[in-house]
Amino acid sequence: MRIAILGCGAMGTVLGAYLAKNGCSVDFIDNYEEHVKVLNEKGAHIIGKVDFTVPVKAITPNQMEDIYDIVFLFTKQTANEVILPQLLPHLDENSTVCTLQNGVPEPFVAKYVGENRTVGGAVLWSATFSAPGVSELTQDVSNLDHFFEIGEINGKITDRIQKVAEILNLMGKASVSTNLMASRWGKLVNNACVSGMSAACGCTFGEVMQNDKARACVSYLGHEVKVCCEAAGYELPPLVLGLSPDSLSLKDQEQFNENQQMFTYMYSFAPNAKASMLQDLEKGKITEVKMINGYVSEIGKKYGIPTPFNDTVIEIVKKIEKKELPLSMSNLKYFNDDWFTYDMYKAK
Ligand SMILES: NC(=O)C1=CN([C@@H]2O[C@H](COP(=O)(O)OP(=O)(O)OC[C@H]3O[C@@H](n4cnc5c(N)ncnc54)[C@H](OP(=O)(O)O)[C@@H]3O)[C@@H](O)[C@H]2O)C=CC1
Ligand SMILES: CC(C)(CO)C(=O)C(=O)O
Repeated sequence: MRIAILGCGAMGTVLGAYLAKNGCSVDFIDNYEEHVKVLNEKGAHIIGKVDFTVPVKAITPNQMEDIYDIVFLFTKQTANEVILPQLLPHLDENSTVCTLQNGVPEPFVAKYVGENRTVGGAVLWSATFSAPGVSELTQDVSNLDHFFEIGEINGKITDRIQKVAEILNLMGKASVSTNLMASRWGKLVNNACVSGMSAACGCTFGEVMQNDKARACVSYLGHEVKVCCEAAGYELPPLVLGLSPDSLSLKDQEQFNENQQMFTYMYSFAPNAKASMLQDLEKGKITEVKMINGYVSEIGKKYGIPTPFNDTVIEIVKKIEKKELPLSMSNLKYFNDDWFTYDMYKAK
């Protein structure tokens, strides 16, 4: 089985290291040359919640020679337009491309490699790139019921999706979903909400949750995700740690408070984590905000649902990208006080 991870930054390095550590032969493909050099010379070093180093084989995209059976796509979605045409000559009709990127990347990936070769999934753990050859697993994964939620676009349980699951199981349990889009919307609750606020305010998840206004925005963002998800015909699945998304209905003050407590609990396990969108802003890169909060706003527009909170995250993050706004909590002022239906919940 010829396996590759295309995009070995924060996430790809961790996944690849676990696969290699468990005896899987896998090519690490990344365009960061110094990182590729260190990976080959010293191995992949995973720090944070674990600490191990494993020898690996790494190449740049122009060194790809093989035809791969399974490719895990772990670049940012912003690279897809460049990387997918480069990948095509290294696929045959039986190859599978499994996109583990955030947002809803499957339609775009399928446009390039074909729907018959595209599967995808949501990833429930987090990582931060530390230095060439080194990536940090930022989340305590010991309480995760599963690490990946993968599926076919049409929801069928096929041999190939089970093969993909077998490989991912080498790192942590991969659940095969019969409703990939519901899983995608479930993950959007994390990415549009706390990741969106972490990027817009330039701070860690813990800092978002400690600030009353930022934490309130998380709940209103989640409400917009839920309403848009339902308008698109899906039901939100249980969230990370099996938490119920019901309180995102925000039907009264009590439910709002309940939702604030739910998010506070959810992120108490990753207080120092930074959204990958924030990591991009810190490196001066374009983020995936259009593919994350932008996806929610796009669906909102399609079904006539107002999404002021998601629209504001996009506006702030696009301005930070252009250096027109700082990476600062002061950006909270762009969330209009009139949009806050309920009294701010005070964390105890
Ligand atoms: N970080 C996290 O905690 C999580 C991230 N995700 C998602 O996973 C995906 C990957 O995220 P993350 O690992 O954080 O991202 P990173 O930016 O850390 O890693 C992406 C890697 O892809 C490389 N790359 C960019 N363009 C190309 C190209 N054309 N060819 C080959 N390599 C390329 C980048 O190199 P260079 O830096 O030189 O551009 C970088 O090393 C994203 O969709 C993200 O939303 C999902 C769950 C959690
Ligand atoms: C860290 C995590 C898991 C948080 O939602 C994420 O997916 C991201 O920020 O890209």
